[in-house]
Amino acid sequence: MNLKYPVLFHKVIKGNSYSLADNKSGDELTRILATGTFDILHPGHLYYLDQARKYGNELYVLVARDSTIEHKPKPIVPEKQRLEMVKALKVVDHALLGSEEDMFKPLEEVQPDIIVLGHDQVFGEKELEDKLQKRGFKTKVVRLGKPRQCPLCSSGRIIKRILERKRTEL
Ligand SMILES: Cc1cc2nc3c(=O)[nH]c(=O)nc-3n(C[C@H](O)[C@H](O)[C@H](O)COP(=O)(O)O)c2cc1C
Ligand SMILES: Nc1ncnc2c1ncn2[C@@H]1O[C@H](COP(=O)(O)OP(=O)(O)OP(=O)(O)O)[C@@H](O)[C@H]1O
Repeated sequence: MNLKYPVLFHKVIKGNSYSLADNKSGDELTRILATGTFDILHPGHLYYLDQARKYGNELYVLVARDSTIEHKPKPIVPEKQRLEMVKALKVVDHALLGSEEDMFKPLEEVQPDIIVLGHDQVFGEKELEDKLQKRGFKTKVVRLGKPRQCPLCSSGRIIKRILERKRTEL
């Protein structure tokens, strides 16, 4: 068991009081799942994972497959390398690649208590929670608020900056 980060025992989520004590007895692990592409790592990713970790005491991170990313340009970094980098982060206890066919399949192995969505992730909390329930999971879904602001706290912006720099060098 990795207890590098303290458990946040009481968290207010969008006006609702949500206590881990409602969920678990004192010494049990609360397993958190965070997800994303994590193309080119930056402090916004660290902030997201740190915030997600505070909802429990064991953080799983699911890394999106190259083939499933369709809502934005395909990542520059291949999936195995993205996974290797996420796994190496201190805040992460376990990291895994997602499924190419069924986004709920990896959850059978992970069995998360809480899924923490980032501020801009495309899924709706309620819709996701309902789908999870239909698939037999009792997982709660929470969404984080404000993002970490910094000029290059976005993989897309890093790539844009590189392209601009290279263009001016030509
Ligand atoms: C509960 C959940 C399960 C997911 N499972 C998978 C999966 O099995 N395979 C996959 O490629 N992406 C999966 N995703 C999607 C990605 O990990 C990621 O959240 C999505 O591509 C949006 O990425 P972004 O926030 O990095 O833009 C899942 C997302 C959620 C919320
Ligand atoms: N600046 C940030 N602050 C807080 N969370 C962030 C920030 N950037 C990304 N995240 C979160 O990290 C997770 C993975 O994000 P993702 O891999 O899409 O990175 P990204 O930098 O937002 O990518 P892109 O720029 O291509 O949209 C998501 O849950 C996302 O909300």
